[in-house]
Amino acid sequence: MLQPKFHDRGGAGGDVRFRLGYAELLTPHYVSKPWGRRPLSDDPSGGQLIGEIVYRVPDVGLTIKWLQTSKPLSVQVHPQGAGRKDEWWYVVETQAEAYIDLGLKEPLARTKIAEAARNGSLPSLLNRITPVVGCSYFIRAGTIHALGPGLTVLEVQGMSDVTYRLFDYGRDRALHLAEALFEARTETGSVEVMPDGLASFTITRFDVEIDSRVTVISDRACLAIVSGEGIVDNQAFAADQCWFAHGPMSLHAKKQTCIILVEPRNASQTRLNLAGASKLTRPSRFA
Ligand SMILES: O=P(O)(O)OC[C@H]1O[C@](O)(CO)[C@@H](O)[C@@H]1O
Repeated sequence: MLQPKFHDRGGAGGDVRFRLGYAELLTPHYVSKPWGRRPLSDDPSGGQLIGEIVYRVPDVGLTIKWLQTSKPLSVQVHPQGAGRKDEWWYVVETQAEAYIDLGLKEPLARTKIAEAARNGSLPSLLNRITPVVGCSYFIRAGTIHALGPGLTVLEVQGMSDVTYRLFDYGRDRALHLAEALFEARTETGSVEVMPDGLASFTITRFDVEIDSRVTVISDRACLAIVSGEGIVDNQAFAADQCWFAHGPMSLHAKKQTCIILVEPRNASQTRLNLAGASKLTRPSRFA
């Protein structure tokens, strides 16, 4: 269990105790995937392709994943009903071959989607996007989608992790055609960054200048460190880490730092010092 820290303020007034926040470095779980890549720094997998570095944070009802791809993921759907799973992606890194398939180009009957899943033409029926570093995308439950190769993406979702595969490029993994067809949205939709009020979480991106400080006072949040390094709650942080944060706490960037702050929608979302917060972006051609 996570416990609050109490600090002795001391001084002339004697034993006055007040509550400060705390930050806790979360433990990553490495998941091998046929579309993964080797971890860049250490290799806890013993040579397997790592596709996902997963942080599950039940205290906040969130799951955060770093996805690293060398091949396309399955063409898939997440449930809209029980076990609903909306996803939000932040593009961290792209290689030349990178793309994202997101939603249908044209409205399509379920029988046509099934036929395309069976004959392998489904990817050609999807809206293909060239992702740009720093852009973000919201994948509404039920949207047919697949991440392409050459990508590092920070993914945020709730605790549900249900995926139904429609097509898997001939790989030897289970498909879930019936469930996927039942859950799939058959209409087209616009590319979304973060629709108001729909997701169970909110996102704020902070770009903290070198040698500056911000105070995080969200009472329950995750901090995903996209780049940079510094000190949070008197502990060193570095890129690619994920922290649980129970504010208030100060964060000092020792290098230019980019942080994605994820909060459950029902949390108290008072944050101090938002000077470094940036708007979430997407390619202008989808504006
Ligand atoms: O079935 P695949 O191809 O392994 O993909 C599953 C992964 O895709 C994602 O839904 C991303 O779209 C991840 O959350 C999930 O772990």
